[in-house]
Order: sequence, then C-alpha cells, then structure tokens
Amino acid sequence: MLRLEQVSVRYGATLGVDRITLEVQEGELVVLIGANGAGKSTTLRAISGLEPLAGGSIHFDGHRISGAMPAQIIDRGIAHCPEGRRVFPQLTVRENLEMGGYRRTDRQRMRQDMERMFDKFPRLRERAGQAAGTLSGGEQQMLAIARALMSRPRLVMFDEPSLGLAPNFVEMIFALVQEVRREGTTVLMVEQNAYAALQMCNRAYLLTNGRIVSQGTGAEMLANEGVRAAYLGG
Ligand SMILES: Nc1ncnc2c1ncn2[C@@H]1O[C@H](COP(=O)(O)OP(=O)(O)OP(=O)(O)O)[C@@H](O)[C@H]1O
Repeated sequence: MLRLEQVSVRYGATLGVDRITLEVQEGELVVLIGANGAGKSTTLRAISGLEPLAGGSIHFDGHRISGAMPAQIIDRGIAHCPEGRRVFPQLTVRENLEMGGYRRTDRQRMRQDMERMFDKFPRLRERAGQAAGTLSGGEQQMLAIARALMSRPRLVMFDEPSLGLAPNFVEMIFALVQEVRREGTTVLMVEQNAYAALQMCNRAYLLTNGRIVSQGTGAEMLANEGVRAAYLGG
C-alpha cells in the first residue's frame, strides 16, 4: 500500500533520514522505533509531503506521492496525527474535528462521522464547544486522533501518541490505535514505548541515525538482541 524507496531528507548539512526503504501493507499496523533524533518523525513528515525529499521516492496505492502537496496526499487517503498533538488551541473541539475533514465535500457524511467520533469519545462530546487548548493532555490526544480520522483515511500515521500521558490514558490510546486498525484503517505509528508497540504491531523497523538497522515482525523484534539491549532493558 505504501512504499518508501531509498528516501533521504536533508536538514542543511545533516541527513534527517538516510536512504530509508520500508513498506506498509494494507491492513497492517507497522511501528517505527528508535532513539530520539533517529529520524522517525521526519519519515512521517516526508510521507505527508511536509519535508521535501533529497532522494528516493514514495508510492501509495501505486501512485507516486513524493513531490505532491500535503493536501493532495490527504486526498489520496493518508492522515497524520503529529507528535505533540498540535490541536488548534483557540478553536473548539468541534471546529478542530471540522478542520480534520476540511478537504471533504460530502458535508452530510462528514456530520455523521463527527457524530461517530463523539460516540467513540464521549469526553469530546461533553466538551464539543470548549476551546481545545483547555483540554487535558490525554483529551487533546483523543482529539488529535479523532481529527485525523475525520478525513476518512485509508492509512493513518500516529507520531508518539502516548507521549507524556498518564498510564491509564496510555492504555486507552493504545486500545484505540488497535481499534482503528481492526476497523480497517492501516496504521503506521512512531512510538517510544517500544515494548507496548512491538506487542501490538504486525511489523516494526528500528531506526538509528536516520537509517533502518533492523526490521521484523513484532515477535522477532521483541526477541532481537540489539532491540532488547537498547529499548527493552536487556
Ligand atoms: N526542522 C529541522 N531542522 C533541522 N534539523 C532537524 C529538523 N527536524 C529534525 N531535525 C534533525 O533530524 C534528525 C531526525 O529528527 P526526527 O525528529 O525525525 O527524529 P525522531 O526519531 O522523530 O526523534 P524524536 O523522538 O526525538 O522526535 C535529528 O538529528 C534532528 O535534530
């Protein structure tokens, strides 16, 4: 469904990612793990068209999307739930959800989807008219996820959805990510919480200094010596 071939992104003199090749099959939950600065967020930003490529190509459903504008990439069916949530703080919860569907023209179905989001996240319904900036961190993460889903993506990318959340919220967000996949949306996720991520994923890639240094199924990566030593406490 998604294929990155030898993708590089350059920030000045440094390479944020360096000749990365990876793929995501339809229906999979694929995880990127690695230390801070390894290039995980940059990879997602490149897919979304937010970073120009210094080399390589990205294809989605057989179409080349590298070089396309971010809005065109959303139209192809890719949504991005960025690191740090990035909700629009002055807009209400409802307006944030509308922004998630801003490329859609089917207003009636969009309203239905918003209702479905409110069914899924009763906390957001209770706070529909409240400025998003006043929500707790966990609630903002729910909103960021719901906003991404409002574009009806076929592939959704989550960048560190558990970051900075209390343990009960972390569990909830991970349950939600798995539910999104069960409901038929393909997921590519960056996650610091490697143990939890590897347990729930189909496949994973380990990045170090902008390069993919290991890959395998979740079970293979949980058993991988290098992964265990660096990310799972031996
Ligand atoms: N806008 C930018 N300008 C310059 N350098 C950048 C920029 N964004 C990222 N980098 C650099 O590119 C490299 C990869 O960063 P990236 O944010 O993709 O890592 P990451 O694996 O997502 O780490 P983290 O978990 O800390 O977000 C790092 O060396 C980082 O300093």
